[in-house]
Amino acid sequence: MAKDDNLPLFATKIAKGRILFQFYSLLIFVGICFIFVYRLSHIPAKEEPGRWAWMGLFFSELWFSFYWFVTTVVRWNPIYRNTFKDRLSHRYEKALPGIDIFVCTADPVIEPPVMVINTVLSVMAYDYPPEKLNVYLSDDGGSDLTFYAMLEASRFCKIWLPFCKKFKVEPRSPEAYFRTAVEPLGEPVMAKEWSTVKILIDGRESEAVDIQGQTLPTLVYLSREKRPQYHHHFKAGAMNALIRVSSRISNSPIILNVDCDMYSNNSMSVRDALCFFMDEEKGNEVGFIQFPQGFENLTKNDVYGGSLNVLMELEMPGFDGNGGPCYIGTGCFHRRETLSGQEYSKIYKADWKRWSNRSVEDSTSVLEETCKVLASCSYEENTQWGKEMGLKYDCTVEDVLTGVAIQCRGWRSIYFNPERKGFLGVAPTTLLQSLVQHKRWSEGDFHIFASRHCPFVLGYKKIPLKLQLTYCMNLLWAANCLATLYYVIVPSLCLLRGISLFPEITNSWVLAFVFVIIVHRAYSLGEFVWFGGTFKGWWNDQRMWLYKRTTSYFFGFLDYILKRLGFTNSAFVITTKVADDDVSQRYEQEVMEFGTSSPMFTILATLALLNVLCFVSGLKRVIADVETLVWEQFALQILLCGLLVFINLPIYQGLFFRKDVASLPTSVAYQSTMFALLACAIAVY
Ligand SMILES: O=c1ccn([C@@H]2O[C@H](COP(=O)(O)OP(=O)(O)O[C@H]3O[C@H](CO)[C@@H](O)[C@H](O)[C@H]3O)[C@@H](O)[C@H]2O)c(=O)[nH]1
Ligand SMILES: [Mn+2]
Repeated sequence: MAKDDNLPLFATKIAKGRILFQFYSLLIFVGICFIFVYRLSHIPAKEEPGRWAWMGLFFSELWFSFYWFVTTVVRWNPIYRNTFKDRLSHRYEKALPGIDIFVCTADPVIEPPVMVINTVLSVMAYDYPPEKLNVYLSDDGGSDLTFYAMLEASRFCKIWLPFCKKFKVEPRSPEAYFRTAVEPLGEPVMAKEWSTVKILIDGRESEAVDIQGQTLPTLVYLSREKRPQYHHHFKAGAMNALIRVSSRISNSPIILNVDCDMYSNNSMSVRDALCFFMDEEKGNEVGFIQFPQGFENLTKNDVYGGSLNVLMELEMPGFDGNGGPCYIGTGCFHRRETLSGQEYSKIYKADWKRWSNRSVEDSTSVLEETCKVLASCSYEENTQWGKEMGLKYDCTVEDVLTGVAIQCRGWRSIYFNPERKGFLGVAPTTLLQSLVQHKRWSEGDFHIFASRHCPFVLGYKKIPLKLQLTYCMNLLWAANCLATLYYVIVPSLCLLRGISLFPEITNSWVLAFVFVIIVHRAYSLGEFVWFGGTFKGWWNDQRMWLYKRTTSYFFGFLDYILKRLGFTNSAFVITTKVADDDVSQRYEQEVMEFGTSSPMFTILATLALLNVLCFVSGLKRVIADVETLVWEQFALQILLCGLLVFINLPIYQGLFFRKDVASLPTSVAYQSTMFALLACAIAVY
């Protein structure tokens, strides 16, 4: 026993095959240098046409190269973790700390109560001493339905938890059961006066036991007060109310936070997380442990690129290797002090024993009463909540922002990606949902970059430079829109007009371009397939890459600017988590879902039409002048334009060939045709 006591609770491995990656990076770097030498040495003279177009292209390429550099920094040093849970239970089984688990929900229609209680039940069923588990549901929708469902869950868990433990079932979300359960009958139980805090199961009471007489986890329903004159700050506001209420009821030193659709898929996750927090040597500096976001509703070729596989399997480990992953809002274990705003200091040492004893002796009803005050809408007036305490406000990615602040206060974060995924959620099932979600993310991320919370500013001398650069990958998503829009519009219009922007196909400079494009894309394909994707999935991902950059990021960028100028207020558009049967069916069949008119679709359709027009006219020009070898001049531009046409095939189908309800509406077709023709007309005069 004595020998085992000195062994660490977790191990860190460095990824293999780094030398190959470094070689690839070197190749691309050299290729990029050649491209710039070409660009700078071949600038069209003042009187030549296309001088400005050329410069723009040069700046776009400069941007892409910078962004490539950032993604290379992210990938430079990925690390992987594993835990030794047997050592943990061997040493600490009797002294395990309490855990408070926060589940957030906001809308009973797009986040059905069935899904919410599945998540709640799955986290109640963790393989952990139940008297140390406390589950809180924050219901921003204040919905009777959700409340009923929670009441039902508080009864059902008495059968469910012993069942899970006896048969060691995984995952522990009883979806199938609740699909068939009937809605509660009778008069509404939920009177308005206890609409704020309700302790459904108090783990301290002797009657709170399951059918086998085992203690149950504490279960609390919270619907914080909301009034129009007070901003409720979306999820960040809900989380902060939960932090306060839980501090009164259970005050556990560790907080797990999950979205209502992210059920626990692995009953060991709490123990995994504790291996990091309780490690004798490195544990004290750990502020939070981020698990990946996994999704249960993905299709084989993932039309909307929702799997985030490369991000979760490679880029987040890269984040970890560069100094610690960002906080991504769900599937994350925090230290209570860290989340509440405390700075890390070298002498800090967690006192698990102190925490593991319950200090609250008040009766349930007294607790509920006092907690209502903590969840009232005016409680935060003139306090540091949302600024230096709790999750930060006024940003649509409160999670990333809060994570940056925590790291800058000296805490380390850890990324842990176990073989059996810790959490599974729901990825968007329509194109528009996916684009809107990315708009929220890119806008919030860019907001962080442009604020005083920018990792280069706030993190100056506090977090490593490579971590600051790593953050740029996400924080600069929105900024990608400009270079991308330029690259998909201008070379095509120049083709139409007869201005050549790339070297002739017989010129050896062309090799630099071809080399960089082919090697770069081949690498990305290799990466995608290595992490479990299909070739078609990669192609879909490339399409989504383009669509996000030309719409989500563009609108995210615009909205950020409009907000700065004081014209709009950004809101948190909640991602829908259920779909109608026919929508689901199309999703299963990987048929792209349009169906409504949206400015985003108008942009996508305009770009697609513009490119097809330019492509056709480019081909015509080449065929008309076969003898004069014009095609040599325009080969690369035609190729680029042709690729864009090819990747946009689903748009042409949606515009002209599909007749189902999910095709692109006629209004979008008219608008986009007009815009595309107009752009072409302006280009040729
Ligand atoms: O006023 C609100 C709005 C949202 N939520 C909850 O916040 C969670 C995330 O919302 P969702 O619409 O599912 O957004 P996603 O884009 O899927 O969420 C990702 O991105 C968000 C930041 O943009 C993070 O907060 C999330 O944790 C992260 O999973 C859900 O549980 C919601 O119920 C609230 O509690 N109150
Ligand atoms: Mn979600």
